[in-house]
This record gives sequence, C-alpha cells and structure tokens, in this order.
Amino acid sequence: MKKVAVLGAGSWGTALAIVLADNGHEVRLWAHRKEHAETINDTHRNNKYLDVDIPKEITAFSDMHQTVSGVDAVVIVVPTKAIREVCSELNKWIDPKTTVIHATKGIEPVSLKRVSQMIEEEMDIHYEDVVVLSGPSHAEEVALRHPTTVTTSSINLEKAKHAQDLFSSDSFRVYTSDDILGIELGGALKNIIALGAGISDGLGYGDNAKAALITRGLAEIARLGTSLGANPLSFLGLSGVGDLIVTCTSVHSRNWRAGNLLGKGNQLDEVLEQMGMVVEGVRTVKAAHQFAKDQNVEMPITSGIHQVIFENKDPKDVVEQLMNRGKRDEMDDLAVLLKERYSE
Ligand SMILES: NC(=O)C1=CN([C@@H]2O[C@H](COP(=O)(O)OP(=O)(O)OC[C@H]3O[C@@H](n4cnc5c(N)ncnc54)[C@H](O)[C@@H]3O)[C@@H](O)[C@H]2O)C=CC1
Ligand SMILES: O=C(CO)COP(=O)(O)O
Repeated sequence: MKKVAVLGAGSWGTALAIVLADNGHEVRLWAHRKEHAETINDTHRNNKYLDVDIPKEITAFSDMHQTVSGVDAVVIVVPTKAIREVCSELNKWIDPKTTVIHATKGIEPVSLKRVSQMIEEEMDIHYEDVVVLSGPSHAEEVALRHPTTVTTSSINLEKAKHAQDLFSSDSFRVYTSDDILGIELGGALKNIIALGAGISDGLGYGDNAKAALITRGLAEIARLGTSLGANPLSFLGLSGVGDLIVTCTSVHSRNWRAGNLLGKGNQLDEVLEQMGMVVEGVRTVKAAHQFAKDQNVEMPITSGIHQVIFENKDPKDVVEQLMNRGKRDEMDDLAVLLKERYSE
C-alpha cells in the first residue's frame, strides 16, 4: 500500500483516485478550491463532475503541502492551461524522489510544449523521469469499474513501471511504453479529431464520415508525430487509434459533445459555457495548427477545424473543401512511415 496524491478533482482526477483507492492505496485528492475539498469529504460525492460514490479511503485536500507530504507518487490531472500554475506550487513541497505522473491531454498554444515539457520547466525534475498515463479511458466508465486499458510512458521505463504497478487492477489494465512523445501527442491530438467527429454528427452526417475522420485523422496525427520524432507504432496503440475511437464515438466525450453542439449551429462561447468541463481540443487545435505550419506538415482536418472554431467558417463549407482537395494516393502516410522505419 502506497500513499498517492492526485492533483485535480475533476472527472478524470476523481476516477483515477478511485482506481488507486480500489488497489488499497491511501489517496489524497487535491482540489484547488477549499469548499470543493470540503464537499467531497462531507458527502463522498463529486456531483458536478462524476455521478459515483467516492470511497472513504480517498481524502480531499486543498492545501498542496499537506497533500503531497510523504507521498510515493503524484498524479497531475488538471487541464493543460492550469499545469504551470499547479506544478510551480507543487515544486515548493514535493520530495525529489517522488514519482511524477500526469494524465492531462493537451499542448500549450504558442510555446507548443507538451505537458511533460511544461512539468520539466516548472519543476526540479528531469524530463526523462516524467510519466504520462494515456489511452481510451472515459472517467464515467472507469468509475463504474468497466474494463479499461491505458499506457504509462516515460523515457525512464522504471518510472513507467512504477506507475503501471500503482494503477493495474482487474478492471484497469496498464501497458508501458518508452515513447512519451508519441503517447502524449496521440492523447492530445485526438481531441481535435473528436471535435470534428462531433461537428460531423451535428451536421447530420453518418458513420461513413466519422470513419473517414478517424482514419484520415490518424494519418495526419502520425504525420506530425513522426516529423517530431515519435515512433509511428505508438499511433496504432492505445493512445493513438484506441483513444481516437473512444473519443470520436462516445457520448461521454466532452470534445465530441462540444463539436456536436458546434455542428448544430451553436456559438463556441455558449458551447463551452454549457459544457462546464474542460474541452481540451479547443486550445489544442490552436497549437496543432501552428505546429503543422512550423513543421511544414499537411494537417487538413486540423486546419478545417481551426477554420470552424477560430476563423468563423461554415462547417459545411469546410467539409466541401476537405472533400475536394487534390487527388492523392492513400498509402502515402502511416504505411509509408512504418515501411521506412521497418524496411531494413
Ligand atoms: N474526463 C475524462 O474522462 C478524461 C480526461 N482526461 C484529461 O484529464 C484532464 C482533466 O480533465 P477532466 O478531469 O475531464 O476535467 P474537468 O473539467 O472534469 O475538471 C477539471 C478540474 O481542474 C480544476 N481546475 C480548473 N482550473 C484549475 C486551476 N487553475 N488550478 C487548479 N485546478 C484547476 C477544476 O476545478 C476541476 O476540478 C484533461 O487534460 C483531459 O483531457 C484524460 C482522460 C480521460
Ligand atoms: O481522453 C479522453 C478519453 O480517453 C476524454 O476525452 P474527452 O475530454 O473528450 O471526454
């Protein structure tokens, strides 16, 4: 039994805290508002974020020092835009030996940093030692103990294995990987495609369109990812195609739901207000659009979603534009990247 701190009492932080508590660990769940922590301790519920009873083994805190003192591992699960603020506070109190895991899916606009890079910048920790946990895993199903698979990834595989040991259970199967670049990019970029899948469904298009978005979305994610040095095989794994499938097809997905409302003609501001939970794809599409330009990589779906969200383009016109792009061979993407890598 270990002591583990989970920073972020939203839906994913709460679900991960439940997995850890079920495994017998002592879990401290940090909420950034004192009243939120008090409500969780008083009611053992977190109704705004997740409709589930919270085990008594989970105690909520709002004081960072108390939360992390003496813990073996810290799991950071706040939205990307809060990562720097939370990590700079965490850095004041954390013991350097503590394993640092994050489960946040995003890329910072402008700096184009991934979450592990932001953690390194805000804390006294080497990038090689940061672990990401990612994969097809909606909080709503994890909290019900439905079978779920994820990957923990770090350049330091011992750290990834430590995270694997903490989280693995009968209903939560954890694989490891040393390609943190590919695992983080897959988890962050699929949110953009999920927005697109929601927009498509909101416009009234069917399964053919959604399958096209998933498949061609995977191609452009892999194109950008490999241009940055990721292993192309990571995009065929849980944090690639796995997370694309779940986020593009599940009613639980915040990104799909936001896209769906946009496709039905709602304005971005009202959609985000209505959601009340983080929709990471909105900020990530900004970052990916910039990344594609900088890397000189074609990302037509990402560009189309950027046009709908930030350039006020009609989604139907964007679909027409995507359908009428220049003719090309299908196999000039992931298959070629894999062939190049494994042909020798
Ligand atoms: N919800 C899910 O099923 C999954 C979510 N994720 C990822 O986990 C991350 C967190 O997402 P959710 O838990 O869904 O979000 P959420 O919207 O349910 O909760 C976000 C939490 O962060 C807190 N927060 C907001 N701003 C903050 C700040 N400045 N400082 C500290 N805390 C702050 C909120 O109070 C709330 O407790 C995201 O990157 C998301 O993509 C990953 C896998 C599954
Ligand atoms: O990453 C997720 C599932 O793996 C959660 O996606 P949403 O934020 O779209 O709900």
